[in-house]
Amino acid sequence: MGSLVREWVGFQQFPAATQERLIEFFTKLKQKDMNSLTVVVMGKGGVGKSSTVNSLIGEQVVRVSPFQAEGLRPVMVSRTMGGFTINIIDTPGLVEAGYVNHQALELIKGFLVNRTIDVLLYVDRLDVYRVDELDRQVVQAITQTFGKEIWCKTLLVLTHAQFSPPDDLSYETFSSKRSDSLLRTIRAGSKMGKQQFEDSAIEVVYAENSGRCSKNDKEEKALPNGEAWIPNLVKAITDVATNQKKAIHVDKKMVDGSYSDDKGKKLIPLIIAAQYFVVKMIQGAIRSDVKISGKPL
Ligand SMILES: Nc1nc2c(ncn2[C@@H]2O[C@H](COP(=O)(O)OP(=O)(O)OP(=O)(O)O)[C@@H](O)[C@H]2O)c(=O)[nH]1
Ligand SMILES: [Mg+2]
Repeated sequence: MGSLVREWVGFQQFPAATQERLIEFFTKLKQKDMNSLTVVVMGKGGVGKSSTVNSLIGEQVVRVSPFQAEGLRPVMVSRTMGGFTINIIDTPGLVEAGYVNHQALELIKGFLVNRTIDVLLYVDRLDVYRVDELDRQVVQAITQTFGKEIWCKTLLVLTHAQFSPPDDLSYETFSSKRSDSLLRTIRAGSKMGKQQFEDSAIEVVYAENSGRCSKNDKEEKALPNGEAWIPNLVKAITDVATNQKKAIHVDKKMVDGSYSDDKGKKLIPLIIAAQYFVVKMIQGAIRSDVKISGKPL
């Protein structure tokens, strides 16, 4: 399951301005004794997960397809440069054909066991108007598998960021409405309390993976506001990796039973004890009833 760590050839393909900023972020990580980083990419099918991995690595490392992918397994891509290693794990879509793909989640869990997730990129599309019950269910499935804490290590990545909203909406209004509704869904699906959710402060970052993405004056792929999105995304990844919250270590226990089930299991002895006392009380009541009814009137 391991993946070969290769020299990061794609890095040289980035424009000089992007390279400079990425080196700055990786130096910051190394100063904090983080010589490697593991980023996991999850989300529904076809939202642009694999394309985002290719954009970040600067090479065509994982397969991108406009059509539904069948039975794909997670793939880890590792690249090293100047003593720093980045591992990016691309995963199969968690929603396909209108259902949460639990089989995909099982494969992801198995793949991640004994690994530590420094950052989760939860990917969706910017150019979609609604969130629905399935969005909530997919967040719930991730929470049940990896625990609520995963959301403190998450960035919400919105692809197709060069999209033009309908006439009556500005880009800023549309993107903030879209990100707000997705963040609300994450809060609902993860069952985080208001405070806990605010503490997790999930940042939203935009990505445009299309080859037709426009460029700024430094030749970097840019968002409609002119900002280079790849350095923005790497900066956000660095911030999440170094925030105060612990990285998510996926252990066997997490894989064997979902988080919520595990918490339920801890209650079993208490439930049995409570049942024992209730039965004893009922037995006692019956005995005293029998005694009373046995007495002559
Ligand atoms: N215009 C545009 N197209 C994109 C973008 N990201 C992905 N696409 C296209 O959307 C389609 C699906 O992209 P993928 O990267 O394969 O999506 P995925 O989430 O990995 O899909 P699965 O692995 O099947 O779940 C492909 O045709 C991509 O070219 C984007 O930011 N902008
Ligand atoms: Mg993919």
